[in-house]
Amino acid sequence: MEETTHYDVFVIGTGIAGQTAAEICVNNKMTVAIADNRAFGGTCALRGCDPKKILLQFTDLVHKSQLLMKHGISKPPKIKWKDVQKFKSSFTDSVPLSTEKKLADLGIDYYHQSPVFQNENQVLIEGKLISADTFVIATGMIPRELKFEGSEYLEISDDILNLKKLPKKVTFIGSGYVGMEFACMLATMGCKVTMIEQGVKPLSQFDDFLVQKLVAHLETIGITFIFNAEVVSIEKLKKNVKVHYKLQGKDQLLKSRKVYNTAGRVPSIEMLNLPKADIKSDKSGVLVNDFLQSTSNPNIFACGDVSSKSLPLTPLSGLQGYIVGNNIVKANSKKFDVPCVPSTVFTNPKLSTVGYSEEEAQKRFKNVKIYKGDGSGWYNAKKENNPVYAYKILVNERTNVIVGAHLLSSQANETINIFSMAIQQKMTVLEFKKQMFTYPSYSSDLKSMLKEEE
Ligand SMILES: Cc1cc2nc3c(=O)[nH]c(=O)nc-3n(C[C@H](O)[C@H](O)[C@H](O)COP(=O)(O)OP(=O)(O)OC[C@H]3O[C@@H](n4cnc5c(N)ncnc54)[C@H](O)[C@@H]3O)c2cc1C
Ligand SMILES: NC(=O)c1ccc[n+]([C@@H]2O[C@H](COP(=O)([O-])OP(=O)(O)OC[C@H]3O[C@@H](n4cnc5c(N)ncnc54)[C@H](O)[C@@H]3O)[C@@H](O)[C@H]2O)c1
Repeated sequence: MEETTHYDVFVIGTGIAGQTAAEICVNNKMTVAIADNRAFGGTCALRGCDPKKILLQFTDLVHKSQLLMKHGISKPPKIKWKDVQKFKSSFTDSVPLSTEKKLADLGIDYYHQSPVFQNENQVLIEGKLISADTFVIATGMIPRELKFEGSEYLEISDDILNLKKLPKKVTFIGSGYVGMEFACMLATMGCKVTMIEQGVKPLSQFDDFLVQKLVAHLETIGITFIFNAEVVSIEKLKKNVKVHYKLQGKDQLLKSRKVYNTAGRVPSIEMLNLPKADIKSDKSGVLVNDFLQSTSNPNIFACGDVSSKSLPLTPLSGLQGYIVGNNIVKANSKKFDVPCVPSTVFTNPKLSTVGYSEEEAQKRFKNVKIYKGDGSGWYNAKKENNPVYAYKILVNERTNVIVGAHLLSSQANETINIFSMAIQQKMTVLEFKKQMFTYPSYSSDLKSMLKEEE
């Protein structure tokens, strides 16, 4: 074994969290190295948000045209999937090399393997023993492994993003963010989709009133939902895959071309040998305090999806990387307070949320005013011939301050940001209504959502 190399900071993971922390440290004259066991660049840029949205913009076009059939559109656009994939790859292909170049230009050393902790301040990587004053764990999440006979035939979201040809019939196991977004994408392109979900509904973190409307709409475009179901095994046929599952105690089966595991994601910590460095973790990830420092080893920080204090969303991972970088440079100078963070499920229509859910608001405030309704009869939805548009806004009745917003519309991913600002600024309904928005726009509808009933 080669002799030990020492760094001030060794970062594990080249996603937004790891890169952000590494950059802050190196810019503050520390010696820094970074490691990744996959192509450099992280989930968002290579296997998540960014490539997904490139594919979705094409299916969005098809969806929009489908709604306007018989109103001037005679045929939805024909999508050449091969070209779509080429376009997507023109974004993703360059990420690993440009990331390596950026890191090298900053003076950061890099390694292409998973490091394995040997003790509290050493890892073994690429056959080298590396020591560091501080380690940053920013390894993100990976798909949860499902354990039943034939689970090796399951595919994951990476495979959907790289589909060469659109399949005619697919099954998803799990209907969370990942499952619902890709199910909607494939169904829009004419694929018959079945969602097998162990729970009683999809997207359990989202508002029930809106989720029910979304499900009802997705059923009309060819998605079948099976709830309270347990997958028992998978059988590989010549071209297809057979899913055996149990529903209300009865054995059922379903044949499709592909079966996707979209049953959630777990922290990527298995390969690191964390106990060797006295790093405590559980199913939420590496256990950290408010400074994002390991609760059991002060030389370790964790940020992004893998930290126990994160929600797996890109903006939060970036923020946590920033906090960790700063806390390494200036000992524990920044605390992580969970911010008001909006989030969107990119289905058609989009489902967005920010602030408290109805249940949380009811627990927190004595009286909650609920502005809830259906906007499908409003001009914006009608001009798109879009049958689904709904909202639920929550207000603390005592102060009249907006505390939660939940939107289902073709523009919800944008308009939710307005409510996000309002909630962060602790705006009252009256103050919100004083704002001027462009017309016609989905933003201009937001004030109508807060109309008092006559
Ligand atoms: C399909 C999909 C769509 C998504 N869409 C959205 C979206 O629209 N909006 C949104 O906000 N979020 C979205 N997310 C979530 C978002 O991608 C993550 O929250 C974000 O990328 C996390 O950043 P991170 O830096 O914490 O981790 P990651 O970006 O996952 O980076 C972790 C890095 O660590 C590496 N690594 C893992 N284990 C090891 C190891 N043992 N040794 C060395 N390296 C290791 C990985 O290869 C990876 O490069 C999506 C996720 C998926 C899967
Ligand atoms: N648009 C976005 O911002 C976006 C998109 C994708 C992912 N993400 C992030 O990634 C995280 C993970 O998303 P996800 O969709 O992988 O997970 P998830 O936790 O959102 O959903 C997983 C679903 O699978 C179900 N499930 C679990 N085990 C099952 C089983 N054995 N059989 C049937 N169903 C089963 C769960 O009940 C749940 O409904 C999200 O929490 C989100 O923060 C965000």
